[in-house]
Amino acid sequence: MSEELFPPPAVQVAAGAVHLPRRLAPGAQRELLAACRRWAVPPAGLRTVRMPNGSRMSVRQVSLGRHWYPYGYAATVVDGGGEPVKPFPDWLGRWARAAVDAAAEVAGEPVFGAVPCAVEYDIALVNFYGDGARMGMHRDSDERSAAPVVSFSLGDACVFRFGNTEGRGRPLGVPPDEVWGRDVELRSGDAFVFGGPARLAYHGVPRTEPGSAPPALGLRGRVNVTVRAY
Ligand SMILES: O=C(O)CCC(=O)C(=O)O
Ligand SMILES: [Fe+2]
Repeated sequence: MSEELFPPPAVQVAAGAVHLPRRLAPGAQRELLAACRRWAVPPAGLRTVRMPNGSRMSVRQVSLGRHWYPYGYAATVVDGGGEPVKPFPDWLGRWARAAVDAAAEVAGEPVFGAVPCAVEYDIALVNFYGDGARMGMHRDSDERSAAPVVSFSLGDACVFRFGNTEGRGRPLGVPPDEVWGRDVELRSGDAFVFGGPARLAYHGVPRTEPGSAPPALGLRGRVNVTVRAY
């Protein structure tokens, strides 16, 4: 990936959904990646998620704070070895609140609630995308809290598709060859905040761009950390 002089500006892609390009400086990216590598180690480390229909997610995952399984949260790895989930670190909550404040400034209206953000973030899902991994359109709807979700991306770029709250499919009347929803390129260091009217919007990752990670990061593939309040 070529070095850029300036990142693109932050943009609200839909009401309540804000892309913050290169939110994390290279040092913060390395710090988060080092933490992800520690979290990936057993017990309660990186795992392949089995869906209720027997299929497996192509993305491998680690939970912090509470263990996510399809479809709920538990204190232990209930669909694996039963170990207690790793704790959610306070610093990650601070990073998330700061990103919400930055997003609120871009939105220009109080779509995310109190400013400064006072959400007590307590869970995170860490997703590892190898070459060819993807994530289907879904909503993050297993949390009881309506607090905004904050995602941080590391490594390979990806296409992040942000749809609407109505359904995961192509809306009626949109021809099959037409892009629907908003496709946003998420690159290493980017944050994406979705809350308020966008909190329950469908979203997914149709593809990553293997080999596009910044060489200095030393990561093959893509890592995404979504910070949430339970
Ligand atoms: O990888 C991403 O950018 C999105 C991840 C996601 O949607 C999720 O973990 O629920
Ligand atoms: Fe999600």
